[in-house]
Amino acid sequence: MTHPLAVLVGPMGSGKSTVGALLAEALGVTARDTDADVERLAGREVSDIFVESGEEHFRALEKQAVAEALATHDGVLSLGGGAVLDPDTRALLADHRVVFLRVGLSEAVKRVGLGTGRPLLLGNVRSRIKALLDERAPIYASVADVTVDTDQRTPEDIVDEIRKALT
Ligand SMILES: Nc1ncnc2c1ncn2[C@@H]1O[C@H](COP(=O)(O)OP(=O)(O)O)[C@@H](O)[C@H]1O
Ligand SMILES: O=C(O)C1=C[C@@H](OP(=O)(O)O)[C@@H](O)[C@H](O)C1
Ligand SMILES: [Mg+2]
Repeated sequence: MTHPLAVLVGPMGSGKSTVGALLAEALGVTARDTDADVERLAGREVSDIFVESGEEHFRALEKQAVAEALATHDGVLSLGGGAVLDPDTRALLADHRVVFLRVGLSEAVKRVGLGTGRPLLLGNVRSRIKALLDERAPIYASVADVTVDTDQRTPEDIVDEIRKALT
């Protein structure tokens, strides 16, 4: 069975997709992102799935996409921010090298901006992100082997730290 070299978790705006692609390039492997897998599987964008079919339906597709990617992908894998809410997914992650990209509230707000691609943020973006960060930080920490701070750091700098931590 193949294993991803590293699995990136963390809240939206922590840089999982951006850093995942750069890290894969630096390691000479492929990057995979479970949000993109879900979109391919469903033939719809994540925000459309949420709006048309609800979060529960999205989580079911996400759970399936994550399990499949963990079992078959051998590069860098970036998860969606809420994937770790599923207890079965957390159990699967115990066998993987998991990196938690930490981000503070102000920086997360700046990075996701008013992006309409993140349906969970509809309404007051700052208070929604605060609630998500508070609720999920302990969950990310519990599945992670390594935690990397991303505030005020470039994606390249973060990639360097992850590479050092992986060796
Ligand atoms: N270290 C960083 N510093 C500044 N901006 C960043 C950093 N990492 C990511 N970004 C920007 O933040 C936004 C969210 O990044 P993304 O990789 O989509 O995060 P995630 O997949 O964790 O939600 C993007 O616009 C990206 O360019
Ligand atoms: O935190 C979440 O629950 C979500 C994060 C998003 O991915 P990113 O963390 O890559 O933005 C995406 O999966 C969906 O909008 C739900
Ligand atoms: Mg992402």
